[in-house]
Amino acid sequence: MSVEADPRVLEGLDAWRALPAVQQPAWPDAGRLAQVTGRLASLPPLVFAGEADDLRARLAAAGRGEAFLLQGGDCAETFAEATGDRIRHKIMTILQMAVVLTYGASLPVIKMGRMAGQYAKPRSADTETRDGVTLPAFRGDIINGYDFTAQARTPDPQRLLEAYHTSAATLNLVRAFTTGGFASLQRVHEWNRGFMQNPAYSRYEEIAAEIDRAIRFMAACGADFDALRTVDFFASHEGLLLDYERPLTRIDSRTGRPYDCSGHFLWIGERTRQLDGAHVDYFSRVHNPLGIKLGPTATGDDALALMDRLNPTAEPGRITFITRMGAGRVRDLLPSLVEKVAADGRPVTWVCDPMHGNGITSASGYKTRRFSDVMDEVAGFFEVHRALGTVPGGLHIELTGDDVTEVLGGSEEIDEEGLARRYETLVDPRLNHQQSLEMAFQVVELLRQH
Ligand SMILES: O=C[C@H](O)[C@H](O)COP(=O)(O)O
Ligand SMILES: C=C(OP(=O)(O)O)C(=O)O
Repeated sequence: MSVEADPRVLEGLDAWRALPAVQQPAWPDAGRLAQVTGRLASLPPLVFAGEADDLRARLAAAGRGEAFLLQGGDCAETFAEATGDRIRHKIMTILQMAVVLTYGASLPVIKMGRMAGQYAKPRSADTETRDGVTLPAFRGDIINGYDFTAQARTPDPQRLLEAYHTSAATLNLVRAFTTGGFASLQRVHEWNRGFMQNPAYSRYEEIAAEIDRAIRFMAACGADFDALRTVDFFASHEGLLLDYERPLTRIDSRTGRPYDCSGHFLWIGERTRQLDGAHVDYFSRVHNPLGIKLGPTATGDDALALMDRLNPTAEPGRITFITRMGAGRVRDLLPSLVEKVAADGRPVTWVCDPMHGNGITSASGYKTRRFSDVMDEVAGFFEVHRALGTVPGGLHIELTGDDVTEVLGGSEEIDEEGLARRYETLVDPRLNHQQSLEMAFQVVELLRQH
């Protein structure tokens, strides 16, 4: 029997429309938008509420130090790059990192993609000017096109449907890869052995050899590798574009509660976490586990007020605070924030995003980050939590499975000139496949130091 939603709950789902909603596009044709959102509301949900509940329980475990979250994927997914190869490479990268981290942390790793919906981007400026011509900024494939023409940059509601269908196709392949044998532990281990053949990574040989021995030990003990052929993989994106999130919100027939079924986990960005804003209101009304980005201006009181609004019943796993302070500031700014939340006592999961506080522009004009800064913020995050006796619960990374050159450094030493070789991101720079694996090995080193 299915449980009906309380009519007041349904009405509340549109309360955000009366509130300030930042970072939303100016749609030129309200009639067309209404047609598209009506169509979206009639399409099947992309995920099932029960999966979101399962994830919430796992995130609660990460908050207690009984699991570790690895959340990674593109800064901005694009329709053009939703190809079999690109998706496979990304999944491989996340699974390879997860095996290394599982060994290093001796904890189950929750695998989550910034995937199958990461199509909307908040921007610093509403417009972009080139050679005296000013057009709307690119806000992600779900809103407008990247080409610098008036036509491409005009927000087009049709893109919401394309985002839905591309997310569905991506999720379909992700589910196939992660349940069909492709992700088996032994296979992933073989890929990692391939990575270690590069002499640039000889520093990690000892850890790699230990993992190898552990797997051989498991085999000798008769471990059921068939049971390790499948992994659970969750989809997440920034809950930014409310005209997409609202029509994909569905009432869970088991409980009568609304879930945003565009992904398992949605996060509220640094630019949209205003307490009286549309995003906080909207996400307070759906029952998915939620992330909240906290940047350098966030105070302990801000964090507590966000918890009051978004998790009044103190449900474990509901709130993941994703801190992104910057390498130079994490050791100064994070302690007071964490202390205040810890003193409050309500459960939260702390995750480090070492990407968004470490952006720089290269002399040649590329938006980039230094691998060393990224790793330094991760180190600072672990140090702060260890010092306070709180739990570092995971990592949130912008990465790709391809061999791009967008972040400076790493053992392959991408330098300023090297950036031009394969700089493909449309917004922010991502770790490439090698840098991502290197990060996983370095995190194991950090875990050992603690
Ligand atoms: O991914 C994060 C933001 O969308 C991005 O950093 C904004 O970039 P901008 O400052 O170029 O607009
Ligand atoms: C925009 C993002 O981050 P933040 O909100 O932390 O700036 C992001 O993760 O894509």
